Amino acid sequence: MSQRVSLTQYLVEQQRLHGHIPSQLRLLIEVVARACKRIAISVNKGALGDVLGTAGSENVQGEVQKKLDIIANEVLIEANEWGGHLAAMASEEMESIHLVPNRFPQGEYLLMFDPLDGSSNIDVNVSIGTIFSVLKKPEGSKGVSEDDFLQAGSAQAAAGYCVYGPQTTLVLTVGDGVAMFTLDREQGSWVLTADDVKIPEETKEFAINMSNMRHWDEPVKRYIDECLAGEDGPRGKNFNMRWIASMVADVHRILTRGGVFLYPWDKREPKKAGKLRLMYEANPMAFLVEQAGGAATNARERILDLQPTQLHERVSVVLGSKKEVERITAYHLEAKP
Ligand SMILES: O=P(O)(O)OC[C@H]1O[C@](O)(COP(=O)(O)O)[C@@H](O)[C@@H]1O
Ligand SMILES: [Mg+2]
Ligand SMILES: [Mg+2]
Repeated sequence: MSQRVSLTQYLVEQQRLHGHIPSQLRLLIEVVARACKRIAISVNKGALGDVLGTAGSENVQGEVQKKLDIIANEVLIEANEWGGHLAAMASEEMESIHLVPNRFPQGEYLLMFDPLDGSSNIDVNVSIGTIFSVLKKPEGSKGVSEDDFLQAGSAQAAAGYCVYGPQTTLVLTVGDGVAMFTLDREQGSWVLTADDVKIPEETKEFAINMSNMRHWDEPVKRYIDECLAGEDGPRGKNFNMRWIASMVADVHRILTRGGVFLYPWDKREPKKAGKLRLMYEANPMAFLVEQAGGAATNARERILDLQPTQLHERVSVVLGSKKEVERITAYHLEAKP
């Protein structure tokens, strides 16, 4: 049997041999990974742990919070507060940033997370996940403010997600490709199960919520119509469709076997740039997808180049196999240069 490489061994190698990450970042990632293990335990308990259903509250975006949204948020905060590597955290579930209290050691990183992605799938036992993104606190900034978080995705020091599915898998980039780790429940450890993950450039599979079709912008309709036309259409091949409604699970499929994912702007709420959140969903996923050789845009510009203006900013998302993302982006640019 080939030698098993643990998350710690992988990170130490990134730090020591390749000089990619400082030790603070390595330890921070290990704390996040430990928190994900705890969240996985709650997720797996389901009805037995009384973690299903709604919590009777709303988050800052006016969305109904599920019990697991709150549990996952608390686990991540508690685990990271005393880790010593962070200055502050921001979460999809919290209105403003959470400073690491003075009684704990202060670090130089900022952590952002979507504690539980795919909330609508919790109660129906379909894959859900945790998404995270790490930034460095800007040099010379005294204290921490919300502005310190407003950095383009290209500044991310690390990003990843954990998918709670048939297997619990942690997917990570520190800017040197993408690695996947599967949780060995008996040993309680993360084991490297895929390294240097690559998304095929072309695909025959798309992911979009088709029920929104009547609200789509013309270029999105054009792209999907061409896919649906199959062999007889301009693409000359048949496409398959998947929509899990957990971004984590849809992106995991794309990292595993290719495909393209769209959650575009649509006419339902024209003033809203999109449904997904730039800081907690789009940026970390865009970083992972690019590191795996794919592409990610807001249908016009590279997501990682976007300058955020607010913490809970929404964005249109097109990501996955490079050639498909380029095609969809070109359709948008042709329609409205
Ligand atoms: O229900 P819809 O409109 O298809 O939206 C599904 C999308 O919403 C999300 O669930 C949003 O994430 P949250 O569950 O963290 O709010 C994505 O994971 C998913 O891609
Ligand atoms: Mg989400
Ligand atoms: Mg969420």
